[in-house]
Amino acid sequence: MVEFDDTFRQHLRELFVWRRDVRRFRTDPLPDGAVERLIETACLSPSVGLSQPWRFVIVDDAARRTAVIDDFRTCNGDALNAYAGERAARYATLKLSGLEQAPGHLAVFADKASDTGHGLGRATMPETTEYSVVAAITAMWLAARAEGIGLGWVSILHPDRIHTILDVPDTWKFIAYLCIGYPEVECDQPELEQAKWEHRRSANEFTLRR
Ligand SMILES: Cc1cc2c(cc1C)N(C[C@H](O)[C@H](O)[C@H](O)COP(=O)(O)O)c1[nH]c(=O)[nH]c(=O)c1N2
Repeated sequence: MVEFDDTFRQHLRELFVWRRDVRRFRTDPLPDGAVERLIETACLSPSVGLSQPWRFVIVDDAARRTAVIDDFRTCNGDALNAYAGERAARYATLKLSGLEQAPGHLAVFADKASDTGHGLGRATMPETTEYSVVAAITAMWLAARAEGIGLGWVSILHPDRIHTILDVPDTWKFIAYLCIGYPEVECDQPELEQAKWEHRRSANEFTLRR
């Protein structure tokens, strides 16, 4: 039996406060096995029916990385064009990926065809497969921060293109492309808040009672 005391709870709260989506990475490499260790932690996450639908692809190949970066540039250009006026000008100033600097690239998929878990919990809500994978990514995000490692989620990508670039099974649904490395700076405020794109709101704005 493990007990968690007030000091631990305080540190855990600090971990949540100081976890960041990181786009600005130092280029020094991660220690050997760091990404594999984060994957092992992610695999402790809850999953619908214990289906463990997460699939991880460590992307080391330079040509594949370049193809992902090219796709990001295309998608980010399209995204910029969808805004107008002052919002477009502000969007243009944002740094929305650390793909070029991050020493680690990790793609995460949900295997929609796996029978692990025997369908439990998924009959009326098949999307719980994807939810399970997101739960694993969140665990990895926090575990990384606890080691001083930053993680940045990139979704400004075409899922079909990522499929082709990484040559993964058709039944895998693309969930996230993660940049992993040491952050240039630590901060307790989201970068999009610093850039005045959006601000964090208080929990009572999102909470109803019925
Ligand atoms: C599903 C999903 C997808 C994305 C993100 C997050 C999540 C959950 N975020 C990061 C997002 O902008 C960030 O989490 C918020 O701005 C809050 O900042 P902190 O994570 O608290 O630092 C993100 N950030 C970014 O720069 N480029 C991106 O493509 C994405 N995509």
